[in-house]
Amino acid sequence: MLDQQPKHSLFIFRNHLTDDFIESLLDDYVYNGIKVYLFTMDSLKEYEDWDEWKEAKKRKLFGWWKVPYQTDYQGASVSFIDGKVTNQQIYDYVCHHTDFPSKLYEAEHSPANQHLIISAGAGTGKTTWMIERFLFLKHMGMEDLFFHSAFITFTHQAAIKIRQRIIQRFRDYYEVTYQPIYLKWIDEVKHLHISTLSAFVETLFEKAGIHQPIPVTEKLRSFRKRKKELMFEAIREYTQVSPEAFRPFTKTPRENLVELLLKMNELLECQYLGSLFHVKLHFGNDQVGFAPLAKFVLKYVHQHLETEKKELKQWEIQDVVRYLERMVVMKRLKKKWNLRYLLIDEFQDVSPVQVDFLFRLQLATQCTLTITGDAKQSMYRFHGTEYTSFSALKKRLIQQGESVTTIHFTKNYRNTPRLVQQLNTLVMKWGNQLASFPASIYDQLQSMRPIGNKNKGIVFGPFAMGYAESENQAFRQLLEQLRGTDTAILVRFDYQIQEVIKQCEQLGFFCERSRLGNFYRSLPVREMYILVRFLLFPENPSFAYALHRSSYGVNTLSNDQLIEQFEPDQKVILSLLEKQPDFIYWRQMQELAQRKPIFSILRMIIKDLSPHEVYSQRFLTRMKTIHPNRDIQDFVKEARARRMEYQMGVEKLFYLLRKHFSKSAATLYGMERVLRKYMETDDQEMLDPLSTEYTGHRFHVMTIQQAKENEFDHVILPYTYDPLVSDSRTVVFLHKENEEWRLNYRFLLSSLLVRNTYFMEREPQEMKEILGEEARLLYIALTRVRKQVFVHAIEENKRSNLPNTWMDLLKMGE
Ligand SMILES: Nc1ncnc2c1ncn2[C@@H]1O[C@H](COP(=O)(O)OP(=O)(O)OP(=O)(O)O)[C@@H](O)[C@H]1O
Repeated sequence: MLDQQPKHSLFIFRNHLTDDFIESLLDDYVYNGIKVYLFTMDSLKEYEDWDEWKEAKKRKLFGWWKVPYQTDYQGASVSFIDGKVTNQQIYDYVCHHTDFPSKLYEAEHSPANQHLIISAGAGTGKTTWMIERFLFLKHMGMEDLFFHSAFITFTHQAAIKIRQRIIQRFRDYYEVTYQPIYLKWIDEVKHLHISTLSAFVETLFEKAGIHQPIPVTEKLRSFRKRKKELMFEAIREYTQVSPEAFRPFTKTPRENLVELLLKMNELLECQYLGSLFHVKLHFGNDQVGFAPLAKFVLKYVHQHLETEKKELKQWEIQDVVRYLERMVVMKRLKKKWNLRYLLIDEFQDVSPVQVDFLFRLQLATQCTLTITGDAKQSMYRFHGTEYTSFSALKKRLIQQGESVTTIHFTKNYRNTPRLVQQLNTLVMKWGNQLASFPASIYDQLQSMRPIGNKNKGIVFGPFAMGYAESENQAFRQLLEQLRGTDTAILVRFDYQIQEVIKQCEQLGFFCERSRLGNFYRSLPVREMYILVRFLLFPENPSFAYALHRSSYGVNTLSNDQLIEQFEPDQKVILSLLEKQPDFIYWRQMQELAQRKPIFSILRMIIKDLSPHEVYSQRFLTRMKTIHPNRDIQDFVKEARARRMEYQMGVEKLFYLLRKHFSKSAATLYGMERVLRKYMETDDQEMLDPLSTEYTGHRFHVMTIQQAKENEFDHVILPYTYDPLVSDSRTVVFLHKENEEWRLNYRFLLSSLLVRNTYFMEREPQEMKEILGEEARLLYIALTRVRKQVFVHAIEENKRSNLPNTWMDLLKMGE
């Protein structure tokens, strides 16, 4: 039908449609994996209901638009192959008169070797577009694209999602075309590097390494625990070498000092400044002499760590970056990995040193960069991120003679028209009034979602817990109204997650929280630990009582009974436990544990006692007692979910323990030690989430950072009155002055506000930065929602002049 066969897409304008034409569109193109965009002035009614059309549209391989009649184009018939627009007039006409996403189309079909920066607001389809762009490159014939490309995003979870989405797209193609090539591509996706920037750096290191065959995982460490230990050690030494200087801190818990110093150290590490700090880093002065203490400790940690790393032949990620940045290494890397495409999502969260690294990498490998992000969503300032990362990279590429195209998408596919309208007003005001909220005319978005009158965008109301009874009631009603829908409660700080979960449960509603890294602190692990300790120390009354109260025990004794009969030698606990119905069973188990393999004993106990059942039943009974008048439907669902989670937790723990003891004998003693160690230190392991069949009744609860890669039908923001700028918040940041770094800090020491000289100089500027940062976080929260966002608001009499709460920021939109 056409002189040249498209490889990826066909944009076709036809005045008059015939059945033959339509069939050939499907047979010749869509069923061969070509995306077709059809525009016509003819009627589409008789085709739109065809199942084949609907299916191809659902799989994003076919789209059609009715264009208003225009005499000039009556006999016109044009086709644009793989994005090459050969009739600008008709192209402009159809784009103007339809909702065709022309910007996305043009960007997707840009020349394969063009560096692209897509800088656009939330919900404009950047991540979705990046995947389509990748499909374009693949269809255009880069056979080994998977081996020569890397996708970078900000979190491990986001990387997993991108891989799933690419596979899903190939699956879509396969479902429409039945061509085996898509199955082959699905299989090949495993070769595509998709990861966070740190994991990408590790891979580069492995590829460029001269130190092989040592696996990179054994060479790279975070030394997190070791740094903490070294800090305690350094403080101890400081108290001896400078006891006078330490005097102001003698009453401060060492843990607090270490926490603050770890924060400072992390900042330096984010700038990869570790090895340079004694040359270029200044600490200023303060009224209590914290500066010399900080300098001493950080230097001590750094020096000791350097020596230890050399001895152990181990590296930290920042050492690797410095190593890789050397041109000679980069060149060797290029020989080992011909990296041709580097695609980076969420670029606003890339720090200046990382920008520098990526620039050098591009220079050495000559790879083509595709970058997407939104400066208004930059949220890791405490990691040294600047919202200026786009312009910094672009400037350096241009200076190097590279050509870079920047594109702004302005159509929003996520939020309702009402919400987009409200956001446009807020963004404009924040852009005008807050120095570090980067907004431009491209941030005035247009919602592509249908106008519905039910969905109101931002809704203000007394939706919060634990305040006045009227608020509790409004909050309860809201939860009741949103029960079973896709709703997230978003908070600013980690500790607020626990608060929300607790308060929702008091009202009889349940939450699904992010599971990242909390496996070893979950109930099945804690209770297994209690069981192991009990078996190991049979005569210890505290362990016996803890077991009795756990899901393994009969829980017939109460704390009150214990207090009543309390005696200091604790023997009374054992004698009370002896009278409980499961006493003989536990004696037998303790005795067996001395003789039999520990895994088989634990398995036997679980089989005998079904702790998951016990836990779930006790939970249900408690809920029914606390809320006697409530419909128990949700309680039953929650009990079922908890039973499943408990069971999965036990199975996972068995798997991990078996893995741990695969090369050594498992003893009770060894198991107690291993469990204790992991419970104290592991913050990586997570329990796999349950399917929505189990958790559909739960509300999601998470911080805004955790919510970044998600979207929900509804969002609740219960904390909107916390002061953004307050003395109780520790502030630590770095800034550069004449090529030298300065550490700025402010924190509360007992009731004394400690500020160093640099901080005082920059305080006004810093307060503006904080406001900008908070507005950016709030922007992310508001844009995670498809329909409505419920914001805690109360009647206020007086308003402050300067914005200092999220509510103040929100009121700027009125
Ligand atoms: N061309 C499109 N047509 C219809 N819906 C789209 C299109 N592109 C994206 N979407 C939908 O819009 C929503 C937002 O898309 P996406 O997450 O890619 O946006 P984003 O710009 O990366 O968002 P953010 O910056 O907030 O992370 C998703 O639900 C996605 O499925």
